[in-house]
Amino acid sequence: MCSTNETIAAIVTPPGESGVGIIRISGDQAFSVGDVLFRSASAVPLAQRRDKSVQYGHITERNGAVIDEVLVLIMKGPHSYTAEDVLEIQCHGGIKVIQKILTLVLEQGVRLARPGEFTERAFVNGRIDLAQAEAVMDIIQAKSEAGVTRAVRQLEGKLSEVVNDMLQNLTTFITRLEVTVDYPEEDLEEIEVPDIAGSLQEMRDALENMLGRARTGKMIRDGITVVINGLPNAGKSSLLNRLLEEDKAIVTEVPGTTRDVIEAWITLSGIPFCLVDTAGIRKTDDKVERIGVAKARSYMDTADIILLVLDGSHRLQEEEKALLQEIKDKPAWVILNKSDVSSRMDKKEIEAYGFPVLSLSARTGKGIEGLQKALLQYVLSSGWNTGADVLLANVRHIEAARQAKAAMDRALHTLQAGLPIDLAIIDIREAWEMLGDITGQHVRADIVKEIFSRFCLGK
Ligand SMILES: Nc1nc2c(c(=O)[nH]1)N(C=O)[C@@H](CNc1ccc(C(=O)N[C@@H](CCC(=O)O)C(=O)O)cc1)CN2
Ligand SMILES: Nc1nc2c(ncn2[C@@H]2O[C@H](COP(=O)(O)OP(=O)(O)OP(=O)(O)O)[C@@H](O)[C@H]2O)c(=O)[nH]1
Ligand SMILES: [Mg+2]
Repeated sequence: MCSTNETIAAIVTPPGESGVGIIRISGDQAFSVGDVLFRSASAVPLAQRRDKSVQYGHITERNGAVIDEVLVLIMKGPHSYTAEDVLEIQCHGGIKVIQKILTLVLEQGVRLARPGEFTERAFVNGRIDLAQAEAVMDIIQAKSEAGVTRAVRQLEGKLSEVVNDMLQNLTTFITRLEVTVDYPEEDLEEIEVPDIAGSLQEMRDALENMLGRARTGKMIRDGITVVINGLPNAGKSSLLNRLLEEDKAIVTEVPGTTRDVIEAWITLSGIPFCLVDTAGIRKTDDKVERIGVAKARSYMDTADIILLVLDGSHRLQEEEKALLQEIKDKPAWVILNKSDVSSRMDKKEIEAYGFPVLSLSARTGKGIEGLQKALLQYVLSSGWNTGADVLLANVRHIEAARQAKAAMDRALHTLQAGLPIDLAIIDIREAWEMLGDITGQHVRADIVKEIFSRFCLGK
């Protein structure tokens, strides 16, 4: 395997004040760089100290000046996170101390790591596959406990096991089918084809089952995006604050208060929802507000659910009718807000648009439980099924699985219709390639780069 093994380093703890800050160094020079900067009671070089041991000492400058009292963690390759020599310096969690130590490390000819580069090395060095590497980021970004559990399973290799089994089966099918092509006089075809078709059908059904539960996986991983839209002053920000149980967004009686997009996470029964409050939609000459309105519109397209908030204390206005028309084909619910004051809205007129309608008061909280229940119900009724161990959740994996299934379907058709076996082999190869993309066995280098570039700094 080609590995330049340039030694890299980065701060792996978040910027800001913390109890402890960690600088990670990975590569051939990790320990020798440590020997230059780290002073302890023992004179034994770090490379000769015990693997996975923690050592007490000080980081010092060349002139001997002490920078900080630290612990260092020694992890010898290949048994480390990156599968290379890794030295972690654990110092006090002040940003200036951490940066100073990083600077000293970099002065030793070490390069600053790119985002995701440590995990990329774990992948390139074969310690984990691509699905496992992606799981690391899923754990970091998880929005709920269920999200962590799912991602940890993927990190443990549960998805990879399923994929690898399928890959192995497909390889066997290809070999067996090739033999029937190579020795047509042996009549192997009559024995092999029905058997392979049966197994292929099973595998294809298993994939279909996984794809059926992928929606759940995606909801657990990414949450459900609920975009709050409506005219100015309808009470959108009040609704956000109420669901969040926190005064996050500014609420005033001035129409056009919210201009930017405000996102906040909540969990209901362990399911993560991303709430998005937006600017009230209206025609305006205000430059800033106009951008906000455009953003509010564009977020409608990213929503799993749109909550169209109407001020129930008024009659339905023309602008509201226009909005109702605008979202006609989108997954939207109408919220009749301000139910604490007398309602002048004709509920029937709104129901005629075909959306579910909920009355509530964002100000008093009355009816908010009904909305929370409806949100949960939406999730449960859209095929919520955590079931087995393996939940596809990542769009890249879902797309690969879908294409693999389609290729298997084509191969099955060929086999069952008695068409030339060569054609089936081509499709089985394609299924094999698609599934291999999930674990990254033969995924293109630029795609790998792209995946890791989305990781956070220090991971
Ligand atoms: N301080 C610290 N904490 C951390 C990490 C880290 O890198 N440093 N991790 C990540 O950022 C996570 C732990 N992940 C790790 C994964 C594999 C190995 C590792 O050394 N694996 C070897 C040996 C395993 C063994 O001793 O049995 C291997 O797989 O060969 C270490 C950490 C979470 N906590
Ligand atoms: N009576 C009553 N007033 C409410 C209710 N919800 C919001 N309001 C009031 O309506 C006004 C506008 O509320 P906001 O939450 O700022 O409305 P918005 O839709 O975010 O408005 P923009 O950000 O300007 O688009 C404020 O004065 C709120 O106190 C409610 O349930 N009942
Ligand atoms: Mg607002």
